[in-house]
Amino acid sequence: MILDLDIGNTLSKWRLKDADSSEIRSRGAVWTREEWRPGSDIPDLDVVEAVRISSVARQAVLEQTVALLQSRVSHVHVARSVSEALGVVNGYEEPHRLGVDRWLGVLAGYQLAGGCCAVDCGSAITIDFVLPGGRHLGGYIIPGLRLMKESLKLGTRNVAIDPDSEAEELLLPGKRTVEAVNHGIYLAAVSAVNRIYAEVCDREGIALPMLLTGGDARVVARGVQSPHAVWPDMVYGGLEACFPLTAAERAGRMSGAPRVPQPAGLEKIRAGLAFSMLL
Ligand SMILES: Nc1ncnc2c1ncn2[C@@H]1O[C@H](COP(=O)(O)OP(=O)(O)O)[C@@H](O)[C@H]1O
Ligand SMILES: CC(C)(COP(=O)(O)O)[C@@H](O)C(=O)NCCC(=O)O
Ligand SMILES: [K+]
Repeated sequence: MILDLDIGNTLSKWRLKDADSSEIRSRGAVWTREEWRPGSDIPDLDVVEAVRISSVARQAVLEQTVALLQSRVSHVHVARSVSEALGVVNGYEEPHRLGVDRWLGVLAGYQLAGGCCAVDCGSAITIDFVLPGGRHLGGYIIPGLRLMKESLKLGTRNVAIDPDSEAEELLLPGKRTVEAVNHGIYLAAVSAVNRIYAEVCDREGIALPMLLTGGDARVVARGVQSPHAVWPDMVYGGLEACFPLTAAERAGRMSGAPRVPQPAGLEKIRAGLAFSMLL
């Protein structure tokens, strides 16, 4: 079995993948913290032959995790942001400072779709762009839904946005504090994603497919105007592409990859941008 780990600022996600069949056998998530307890937090390591890790948590968390895993598993691969990989050139001045979850998302998106806009809706919402040909432009970071809500300190922190709410409902003026906050931050997040996408496509003169991942991807996607696809395993896709271990991975296939969305025409994106600037 292959154990894939995606350690975010809020949640540490894991999945177990069968090395022979390439099937996902199980998955889970625990709050990100200093210590892992095999057996309760992560699966029994006896069945694991290789581990692949993406971590944006504090260095100490990664060190602890790697030390624990290396004592039990023979192959431990830790992803790092580098200046160039798999045909993509990192757009950061200091490539290693790009969050590795963003880098893996961009690599997976590029492998699947070629040029694309990769949106990761977690503790932060990150919006990255890579052009056909592989030039990563860099990206944008805004607070995620939960962070925005917590920063207001209005006592609404434990009332999450219902992920099944309809986007239109979430855009209405709130009539209670919790509703005003939820609808406000939702509109802030989706407006930013829509605007940033249109601005960059306009500037670069190309309509790019948009791919979304992260804990809040589904609800954010409902407010996104352009054609898009949600890919919950996008960061894992980057791990598969960087450290291919199964036959399917070596052939370039990534688990759970969606169909590439056909972007709207550039003229339509530009018209939407011009309209939003008139408002
Ligand atoms: N079951 C859940 N537990 C915690 N957060 C969740 C859950 N479902 C959705 N979320 C949302 O997803 C976010 C975490 O998403 P994730 O992509 O895992 O973030 P990160 O990678 O930053 O840890 C939370 O901030 C919250 O808004
Ligand atoms: C921007 C992030 C905090 C997003 O992390 P997440 O929301 O997935 O936990 C992470 O990618 C990070 O720590 N990046 C380093 C700074 C940068 O990318 O510029
Ligand atoms: K994120």
